[in-house]
Amino acid sequence: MNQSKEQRILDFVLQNAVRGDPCSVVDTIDKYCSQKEWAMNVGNEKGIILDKTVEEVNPSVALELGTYCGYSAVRIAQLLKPGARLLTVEFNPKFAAIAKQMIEFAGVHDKVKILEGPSEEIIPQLKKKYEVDTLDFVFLDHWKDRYTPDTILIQECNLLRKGSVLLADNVIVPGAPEFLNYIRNNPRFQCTNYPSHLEYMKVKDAMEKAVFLG
Ligand SMILES: CCc1ncnc2c1ncn2[C@@H]1O[C@H](/C=C/CNC(=O)c2cc(-c3ccc(F)cc3)cc(O)c2O)[C@@H](O)[C@H]1O
Ligand SMILES: [Mg+2]
Repeated sequence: MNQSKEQRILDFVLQNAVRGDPCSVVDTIDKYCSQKEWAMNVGNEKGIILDKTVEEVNPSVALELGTYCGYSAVRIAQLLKPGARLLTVEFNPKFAAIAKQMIEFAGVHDKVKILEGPSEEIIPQLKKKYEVDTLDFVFLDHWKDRYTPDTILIQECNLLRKGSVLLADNVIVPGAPEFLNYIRNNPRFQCTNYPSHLEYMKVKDAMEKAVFLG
């Protein structure tokens, strides 16, 4: 049975990266996806914006929507302080299995928990089932038409506190126009746009940061 692209990415990491070294895992995925097969990882250019935002927030509890192969989960996890944790949501079991192996190989599995299922089911479970009080940081990188409904759901579930930071990937390509309209016109959020480029391409993209004002 022929392999999936995601399996090929994982195999390339297992054969070429250094076990227990998150940086080498991230760099190896970028090498494969820039030279062999494009894939929708946030990539290194936007990854640096992600890194800086995570370092600035220094979250105790972070949520990622859309794990995919685990690239950004590894990037975020390696920046977390001791005792901090990342909850990452993925509804495709094949991708969740790939990401689990990627995260374990990188040696950050003690900081990351993959929650398998659709975000609209998982988000309402965060407080009771996953013992979350509030989220310090949320990285949105799943289906782009889900950014707005999930941001509304996160607020309805009382998961944000004054200063919580949302960071959304791909607000130019593929684009999240409805989300930009929602978040930029919502007085409870202070927004900042970070122009960048689509991962592994010269195409313009951007990330949007939104700070919850309480
Ligand atoms: C039900 C809610 C829900 N709950 C739980 N998991 C969910 C979910 N909805 C989605 N997932 C998982 O998240 C990942 C999807 C991510 C979606 N990302 C892009 O589409 C994207 C595209 C481009 C691009 C493609 C082609 C181009 F030409 C240009 C750009 C670039 C990018 O950076 C991109 O992020 C997958 O693992 C899904 O299984
Ligand atoms: Mg993306």
